Amino acid sequence: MEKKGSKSLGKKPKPARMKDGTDPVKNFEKWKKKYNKTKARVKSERRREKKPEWQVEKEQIDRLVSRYADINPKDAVKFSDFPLSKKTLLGLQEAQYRQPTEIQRQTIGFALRGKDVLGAAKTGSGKTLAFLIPMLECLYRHQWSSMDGLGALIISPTRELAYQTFEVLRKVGKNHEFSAGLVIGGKDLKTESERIHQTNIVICTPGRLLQHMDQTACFTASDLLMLVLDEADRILDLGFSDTLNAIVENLPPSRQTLLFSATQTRSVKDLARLSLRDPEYVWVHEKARFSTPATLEQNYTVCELQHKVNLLFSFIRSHLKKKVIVFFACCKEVQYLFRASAASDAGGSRPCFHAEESEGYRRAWSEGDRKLRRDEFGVRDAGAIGRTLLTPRTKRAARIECKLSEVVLEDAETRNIQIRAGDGENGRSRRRDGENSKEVGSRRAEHLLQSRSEKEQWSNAIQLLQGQEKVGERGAPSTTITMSEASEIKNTLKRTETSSCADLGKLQFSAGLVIGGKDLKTESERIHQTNIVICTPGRLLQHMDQTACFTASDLLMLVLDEADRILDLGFSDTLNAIVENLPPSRQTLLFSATQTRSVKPGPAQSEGPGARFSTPATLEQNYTVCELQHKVNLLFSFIRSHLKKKVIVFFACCKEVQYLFRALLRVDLEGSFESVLPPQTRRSSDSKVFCRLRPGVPLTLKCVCVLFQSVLRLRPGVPVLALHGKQQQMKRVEVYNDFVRKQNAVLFATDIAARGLDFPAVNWVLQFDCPEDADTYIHRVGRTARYKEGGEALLLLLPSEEKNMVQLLQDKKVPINTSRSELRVCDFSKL
Ligand SMILES: Nc1ncnc2c1ncn2[C@@H]1O[C@H](COP(=O)(O)OP(=O)(O)OP(=O)(O)O)[C@@H](O)[C@H]1O
Repeated sequence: MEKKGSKSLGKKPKPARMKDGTDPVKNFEKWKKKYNKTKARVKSERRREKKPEWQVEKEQIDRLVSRYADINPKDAVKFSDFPLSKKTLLGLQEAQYRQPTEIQRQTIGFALRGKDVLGAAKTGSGKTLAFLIPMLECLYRHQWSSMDGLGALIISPTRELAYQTFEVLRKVGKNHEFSAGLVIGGKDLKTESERIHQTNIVICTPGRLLQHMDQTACFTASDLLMLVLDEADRILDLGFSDTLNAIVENLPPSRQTLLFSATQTRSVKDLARLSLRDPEYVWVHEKARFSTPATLEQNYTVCELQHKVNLLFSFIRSHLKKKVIVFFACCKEVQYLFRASAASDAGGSRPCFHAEESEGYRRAWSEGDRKLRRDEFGVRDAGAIGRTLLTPRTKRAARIECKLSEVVLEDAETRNIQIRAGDGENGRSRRRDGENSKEVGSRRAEHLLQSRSEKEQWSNAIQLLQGQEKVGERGAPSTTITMSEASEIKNTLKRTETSSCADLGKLQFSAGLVIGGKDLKTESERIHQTNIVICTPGRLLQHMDQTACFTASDLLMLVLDEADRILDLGFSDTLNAIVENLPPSRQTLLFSATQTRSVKPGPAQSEGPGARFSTPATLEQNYTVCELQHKVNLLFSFIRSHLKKKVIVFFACCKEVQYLFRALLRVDLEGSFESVLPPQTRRSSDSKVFCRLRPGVPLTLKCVCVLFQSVLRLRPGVPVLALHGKQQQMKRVEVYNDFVRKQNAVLFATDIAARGLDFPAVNWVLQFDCPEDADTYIHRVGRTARYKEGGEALLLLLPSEEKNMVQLLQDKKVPINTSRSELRVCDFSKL
């Protein structure tokens, strides 16, 4: 080498020559021409050789797939250590996900290789990405496009969780070209149907998916590549069982299935249902000492039922600067306590209205309250209450109905206080005459059927609403349903227009015609805001089945026009199904102009007071209710009968609550109150049971009073939100987003928020009611202490619940301690 180099050092370098021996410098123009020619030739050759994009992508995919076998979870420190597509990696990077969590590290490899996976990891450990990443890769690997239809299906137990997963997918998968859709109840079915067959990734709740499978002609899942069950054990449990079985029947067995949950199922039966093939079990924290995050501090405290509300409100007051989730057992509890705590200025100086109440309603009630406050409570109040709650017109309606009148004071959300007034004067006098109540009932009903004109039935309905000062605020659900044969509808409406339209206009009741042959979608959009629904049975049932936001649970009055025809066999099934959805407390009017004497008992209608005033049983009930009137003056008759209905009413706290509370204070709670309890309750020898919030949890009257007192004294000054299944979907999304955004807030929720929802920076989880099982407990407390954050949880137990629950939690490896009692409990009842 040296020799060569040393030789060349001394020599002059030869000038560069072209092939033909010419000097490029001297013949530059010629050289340049030739160079350009060659360059153009090479370029065109390359262009000819260039591969189509799909082929390049295919090669990339092949390269990635060839690396799948070498995936070693232990070596994967960053996401880029996995053989993932550039698009996914970019999405992860943009969403600030750099390092995989343990569950992601361990499952991504298996899932990429096409294995079925059962993944379990503690709450907040990142299971969502653990299935979203392989899912995106799976579709990418198959070069899936919108033409290919459904490729991946993610089933979530709640709409909120589906929504959240969808949002994560949007972030992480935004560089891919797949289409994704959120298919949950409460949205427009028709619009969904038009798009669902072009959607590659569907994130859904089980019910809605099945609805599409049944009803959307062009929707098919026959090419599905991947099925994901998020919160799998919840979806596999009995509540969803039939729906899931039906869904799985429509899916190809060749699909890949991923199941994720913090409390995973190991049931062979469950897995067989999903036809999992040789699944990989990934239990990230199986060997961990505890099944809940180590950063989560957990306590429980035992308290008596009547102290629970005090404790709750004390807790809220001492954590005003924190972000807290409070879990309750049922929607009703959430609704009630939410409204109770929303009465933040309930000390008596200001009306405590909920934000959603209409202005008209607020005005009406604050005026009513001023009037009441001027009076002393006592006998004189009876008149006041009578005037407020039972207007002369309503009284007339009550008399007309003879056996039962139902007077309902509505707050804006139409779920407040019901007063079951006793029968009218006629009923009482007849009873005094010693007549059998059954006879009275049937005779009165028959008389009613014979004598009422259709015009009167309308004015009845409107007067009832008017008497209750129920203003047709936006969003108020149906309060009256009039069912009629289709042929009668036009006439009925015409009558409404001529006889009662002015009333309707003045009172702002909204009325709607719900019959076949009209656009279901438009109807669906409005029906939940319609106060008076005039319908045919079939169409109504269709809405009950399909229109998510439509509920008749607050229905005041059901009118069957041409009752004999509707009750006959042709409509029997439909009517049975409809009646199942109506509250038993409604008032029912049957009218028949032509066949009054042949009105049949009709199909099975719901039991309970007021369900069917023409039947003897119902009449008996009403008499029992009326007995109250013999014992106390009108005021307390009303209040007591009102209190009897508090099972429903107690879950609200507006101006009416204050008003009733004052009345309640005058009642000897321990002593004479038994007389106002419903007869069934008294018979059950449990005289203190006032209502049941849920089976097994009695709410004693005393407790209810304490609760009211708490309501009146509470000034939490903290944003309180409520999330539960009875809310409209829009509201739920709003609450969800609100709570995500807020720095400090209290969310009252049912178990729809227990699973999967990823609220950032929650400090406390308080469980007002004992969870059903340890799994539920684990999911609930998992809303805090998420992904390396800290948090605290408090569980309230009844003495009878303590032993079992603590044992259950210990069996499930939950490190729960007795509270160190750092809570300062205020006794509101003594204030
Ligand atoms: N690799 C990651 N890097 C950083 N943050 C992550 C990562 N994976 C997940 N997270 C974050 O951790 C939080 C919890 O994630 P995720 O909701 O997927 O948990 P989960 O295991 O599904 O919880 P749950 O059992 O309650 O449903 C989210 O805020 C998410 O953004």
